[in-house]
Amino acid sequence: MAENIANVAGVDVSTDHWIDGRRVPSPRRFADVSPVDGSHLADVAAGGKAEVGQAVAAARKAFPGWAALGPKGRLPILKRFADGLKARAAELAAVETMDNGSLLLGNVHRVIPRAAQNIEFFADWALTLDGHSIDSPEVVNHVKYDPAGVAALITPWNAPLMLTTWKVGPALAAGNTVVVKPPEWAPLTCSLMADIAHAAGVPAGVLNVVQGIGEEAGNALVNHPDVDRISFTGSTDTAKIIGQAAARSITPMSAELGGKSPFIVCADADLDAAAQTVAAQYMNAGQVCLAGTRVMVEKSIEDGFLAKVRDAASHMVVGDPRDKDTRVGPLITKEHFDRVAGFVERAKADGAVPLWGGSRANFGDLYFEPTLFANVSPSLEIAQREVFGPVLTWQSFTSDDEAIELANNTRYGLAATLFSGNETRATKMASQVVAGTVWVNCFFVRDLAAPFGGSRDSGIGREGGAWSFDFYADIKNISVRKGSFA
Ligand SMILES: NC(=O)C1=CN([C@@H]2O[C@H](COP(=O)(O)OP(=O)(O)OC[C@H]3O[C@@H](n4cnc5c(N)ncnc54)[C@H](O)[C@@H]3O)[C@@H](O)[C@H]2O)C=CC1
Ligand SMILES: O=C(O)/C=C/C=C(\O)C(=O)O
Repeated sequence: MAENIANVAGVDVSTDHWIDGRRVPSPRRFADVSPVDGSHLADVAAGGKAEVGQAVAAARKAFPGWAALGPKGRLPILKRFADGLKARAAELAAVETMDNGSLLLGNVHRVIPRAAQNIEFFADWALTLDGHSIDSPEVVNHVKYDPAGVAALITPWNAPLMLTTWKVGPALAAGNTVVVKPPEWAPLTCSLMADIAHAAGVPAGVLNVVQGIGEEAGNALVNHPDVDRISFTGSTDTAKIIGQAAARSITPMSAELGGKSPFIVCADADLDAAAQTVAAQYMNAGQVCLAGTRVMVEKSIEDGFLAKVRDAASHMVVGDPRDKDTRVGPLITKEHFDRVAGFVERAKADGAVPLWGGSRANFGDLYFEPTLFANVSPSLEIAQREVFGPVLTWQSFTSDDEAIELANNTRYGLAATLFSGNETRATKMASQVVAGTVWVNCFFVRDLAAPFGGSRDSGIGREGGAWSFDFYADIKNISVRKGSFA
């Protein structure tokens, strides 16, 4: 059967699955529509139990060979994979923007390059895994990182290629084979990723991509009995469902989930930098898990700082994400737009007051105005639940204890941002905030060696550097009695 191809932003993209080194169609398809202009991009294969079964079987068959290569044998293949991502970065960026509405400039300069970095960084790191030993009086403990087997990787639509390679990189570098289930609202760059991996020499069955709807393809994947790891990035509600499947089979699961992160601004901060960074939370229409959506400002500077934020936010141009001046693109779908608008309407009904925004933007059906709510009491829904849109709340504090209490007053714990000019104060506050990452006088600076993940409802476990390998490997201790060999 002929491969199904869509042309998106001038790039040919297969809309079939990638299983065991070849394209596999499904008779059932789902429509992929661009949030940028509502255009129909593709009819994508809707996989289910059968395709997941084929992909897991292929991954299982390929596992011994891939594992046996060892980190050194895998390195050149993974480097070529990263090089392929770099070589096709412009195409990947253009397709990602059409598929999920994220800013083209951001994709070109930051997000797509990060995908290549995700592959090469972990390929290099894997060389350092074995060789660590712990000396004790009777024995020497040799620590080994054995590949775990088949990893199921499930990712969301807001940065599909970057978030998928964040899992594919360490999983493959550790010697596992993988089955990827891309997000149905933006499935295309993961399909290109499969072509690029294949061209780089990643053997058949090592990297498989099953397209489909979460409740069907994703559900079949996490319930498959021959999966050894589940790594999920997405919403907390979905993680609860996947967690039940993982618990039934005692499959280790890593989860990077939603957030409602605090953005604390102290009076002693560089207020211009802080204001610019608050406004940056509107980028990609706030569809960023790490966004600091709860702005908390020290009371003594509240009025002056609000004026600075207002000025900075006025430069957050809403428009076509392909335009270099745009800072706020569309929301991903009508369903998601309605969800965001629902939060905003309920916030107004709850007595929160929009200082700006609060409505559909005058650009297109899926575009929402950058919005800031004041008069927000901490228990309101708008202060508690993740909106995943360009909607911030404004609160003030008079003491550091009050700031920390406000900051920690949600079920989430993904990230926090803190601006202060006083190192002692910032260090103390950073240590008191419940969050997987605290950025001090900066935002979204990522080092792939650092732990990344969320506390509370924002996740299970950490990935990044050694933490990724702690998850994707079966760590073994070979304990050898001293003097027992001649
Ligand atoms: N902590 C982090 O690193 C990040 C977290 N996110 C979070 O992701 C969410 C937005 O992404 P969405 O795609 O809307 O999340 P989602 O949870 O609806 O979907 C994520 C993925 O799970 C799949 N899925 C859905 N139901 C499933 C099921 N029953 N079994 C298996 N798979 C299933 C979907 O098809 C998709 O591929 C937000 O909450 C956001 O904060 C997004 C980016 C990064
Ligand atoms: O840097 C990461 O690993 C995760 C980043 C998350 C996003 O880019 C996002 O949610 O947009």
